[in-house]
Amino acid sequence: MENAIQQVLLTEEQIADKVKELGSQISRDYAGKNLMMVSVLKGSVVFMADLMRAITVPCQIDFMCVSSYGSGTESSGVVKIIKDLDINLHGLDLLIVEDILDSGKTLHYITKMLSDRGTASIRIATLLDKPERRAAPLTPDYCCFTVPDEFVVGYGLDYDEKFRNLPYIGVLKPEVYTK
Ligand SMILES: O=P(O)(O)OC[C@H]1O[C@H](OP(=O)(O)OP(=O)(O)O)[C@H](O)[C@@H]1O
Ligand SMILES: Nc1nc2[nH]cnc2c(=O)[nH]1
Ligand SMILES: [Mg+2]
Repeated sequence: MENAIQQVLLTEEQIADKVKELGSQISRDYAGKNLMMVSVLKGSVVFMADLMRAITVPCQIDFMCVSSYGSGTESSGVVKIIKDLDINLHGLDLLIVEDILDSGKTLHYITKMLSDRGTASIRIATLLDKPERRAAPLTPDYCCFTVPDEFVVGYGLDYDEKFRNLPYIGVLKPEVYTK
């Protein structure tokens, strides 16, 4: 275990099992549809890579890069679009892929923005849901795990751009935040 981690919340194996299960469910739900998976970078990159390989129906993928946390553990409330989607969304069934739904501000902003572009449908798939901190009215359509009100890292999630490469989800030791 990485030295900065206080507790492992979800192991690599637990995550892999759940992601496969979710891939099967999405494959059933999207049979015959125009599935377009949209990954919200950077946090969702690991989940996206695993989830898309667990999906067996035809799909397209695209990426947008958005940031609202910067180097802290609290949402700035300002959702910054660093890179928008490249593809015309008309008639597509969008599945927005996120690593975590926390205050909900990021996804609230994105879903509103994308629904103005002629999509056939929009759903949200998130690896983690932290419902205790919700500030925007949002519930995920697909979710792998509900997590407690702690700042979590790993499997794509960062603190100050670090720890994204951990294969599991963990909670940092308190002293790491003050360094
Ligand atoms: O529900 P919210 O409170 O809005 O938080 C969720 C968002 O926060 C993180 O992104 P972040 O801004 O840290 O960018 P990153 O993905 O590049 O780490 C995470 O990847 C989500 O996109
Ligand atoms: N790394 C990380 N990013 C977040 N963005 C919103 N909530 C979280 C969290 O708990 N951890
Ligand atoms: Mg972040």
